[in-house]
Amino acid sequence: MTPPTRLSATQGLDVYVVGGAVRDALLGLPAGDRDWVVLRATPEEMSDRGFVPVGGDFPVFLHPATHEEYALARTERKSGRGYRGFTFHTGADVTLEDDLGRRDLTINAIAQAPDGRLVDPYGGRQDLERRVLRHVGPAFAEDPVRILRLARFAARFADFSVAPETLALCRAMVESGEADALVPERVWREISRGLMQDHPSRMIAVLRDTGALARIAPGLAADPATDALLDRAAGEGLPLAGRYALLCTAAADPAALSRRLRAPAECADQARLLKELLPALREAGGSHAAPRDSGSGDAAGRDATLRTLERADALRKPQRFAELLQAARLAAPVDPARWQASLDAIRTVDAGAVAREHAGDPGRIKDAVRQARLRALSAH
Ligand SMILES: Nc1ccn([C@@H]2O[C@H](COP(=O)(O)OP(=O)(O)OP(=O)(O)O)[C@@H](O)[C@H]2O)c(=O)n1
Ligand SMILES: [Mg+2]
Repeated sequence: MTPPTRLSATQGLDVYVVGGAVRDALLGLPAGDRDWVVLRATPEEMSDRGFVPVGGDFPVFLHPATHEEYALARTERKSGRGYRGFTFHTGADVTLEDDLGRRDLTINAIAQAPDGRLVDPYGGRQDLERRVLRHVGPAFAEDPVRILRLARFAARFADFSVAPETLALCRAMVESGEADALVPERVWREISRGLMQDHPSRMIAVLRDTGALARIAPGLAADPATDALLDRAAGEGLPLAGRYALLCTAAADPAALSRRLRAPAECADQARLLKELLPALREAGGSHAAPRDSGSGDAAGRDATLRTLERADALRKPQRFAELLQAARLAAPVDPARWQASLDAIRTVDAGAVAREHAGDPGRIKDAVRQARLRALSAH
């Protein structure tokens, strides 16, 4: 038997591209992954055609050649609270309109046939033109992740507004406790993607307006002050860890928030470091740059500088330190060039050579290295 080719796998199947690919094409944006919906097919038929079931709760398959996702047209009904607890129905009687009707936003509920024909029963194109994020229908409320998606799309499409009825529905969902059932992995997935958009502040604003922020990240809910910082960070192309760290400057306890959100270690570390070291990066940034002959205050300044570099583990993690400085200077007057110069200065100390000098007295090595680094700071 010859393996199924791209053509034979879908030959005679009633398929449409749906979701983000259609939306982005209509917006004139570059194409991402295509998602397909399949009408009037059974899981057995898909398998016979060489499609591979992705597993999990939903009837979704990967194309044998393109590996794009093909989902059987379905209707969903909520059988429990929160993200889990769906039952769904696929079958020959499920229409394209049914399938589009259980989707989140009208702009994501447009289908396109292989011949280019658009199927748009819920006014998605009009909402694209009017720049509105609007839910398709009551089924929106069956999946609390959609509140996060809405917020993420607001951050991505900065000139779109959220329809008042959609905002009201999200508020009602939050009030009824739906947001409490969100699993941390899904929350982090959406928040991290939203932070990487051009206008992350709009995500936070939507989450705040709907009340969801108070549920998923209680420490952040009260402080809009960091919102503008996030957009500047996006404008400067900061990596995720730096953006997340700036977001967390609004939290009393970034470590607790990171645990709650299950943030990856590099994000959690950067958030903790920024909160802990921002005062030192700012103050010592002035004093360690003081004139060399300014006496004892200068020595104290150098000591503070070295201590800050040590706490940041800057010698071992220079890239992380550079990103920390990049984030810090958005939040406070911090001079990254001076800190980099200090790091370069202590890097000139050959710790191995110092250790060999004190080979007879190993207990002295640590302090000798430190003294050498302080001398290097005063010389630079
Ligand atoms: N919680 C969800 C997730 C997805 N969808 C539907 O499934 C489509 C595909 O989902 P996904 O690929 O996650 O999002 P996209 O809209 O394609 O956006 P992105 O550009 O981020 O892929 C969406 O457009 C939407 O129609 C939904 O209704 N509710
Ligand atoms: Mg997609």
